[in-house]
Amino acid sequence: MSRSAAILLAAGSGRRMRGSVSDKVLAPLAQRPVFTYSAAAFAASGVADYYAVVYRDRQQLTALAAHAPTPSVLVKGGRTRQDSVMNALAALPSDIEFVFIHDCARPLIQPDQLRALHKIVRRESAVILAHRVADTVKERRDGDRFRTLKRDALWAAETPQVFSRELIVRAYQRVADRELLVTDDAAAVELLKHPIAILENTQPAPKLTTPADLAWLEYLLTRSPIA
Ligand SMILES: C[C@](O)(CO)[C@H](O)COP(=O)(O)O
Repeated sequence: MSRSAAILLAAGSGRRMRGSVSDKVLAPLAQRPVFTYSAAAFAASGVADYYAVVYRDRQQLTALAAHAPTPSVLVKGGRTRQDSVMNALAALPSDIEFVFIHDCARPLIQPDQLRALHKIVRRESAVILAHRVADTVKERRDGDRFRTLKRDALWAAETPQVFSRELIVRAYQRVADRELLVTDDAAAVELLKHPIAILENTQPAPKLTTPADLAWLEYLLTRSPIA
């Protein structure tokens, strides 16, 4: 039976929270630290046999260790998100075949979505959770010249992003060799021209990025389900 791991990223700088909380993944959300929602969803789903929790500093390490699912290793984050992911990939046991990579600033992830992603990655080797873009998106070309992107083809990437271990390690090796900066893991896999499956998320699932997101997330977590 193949074994899977989850990399739980908690080392982000939280710069865009503009000092409103000392640590966004440990900030209280409906009375629990933000991090615990992702940890609980993964534990309930049963998709991961092993966890790598990526922390930023010693203070955070102690708090995260208390909430980390088991068995887990705590891994020091790097300067950028991709450095953190690479550190965590290097810390996984050798028998892990599939890897979930999840931003813990996305606390609305659900166990049934994790199970669905797990099923798809076994077939496709690369799958991400994403939602359709509702706005019309403009790309600034130069100065005040814009190009309007074809909305039907646009998806907003979320996490988890799930890959065969061999594929994601090779993809990040390519990123390192070319000294590129990527903002998600799928972008690394795209460099290898490997197809990426999408599991559409039809529910709003914002990433905690700015102070206003906390209230929005709290509302989404505590509201009664809509049909
Ligand atoms: C990976 C990601 O969540 C996909 O939307 C996003 O790119 C992470 O961005 P961040 O700036 O590292 O929070």
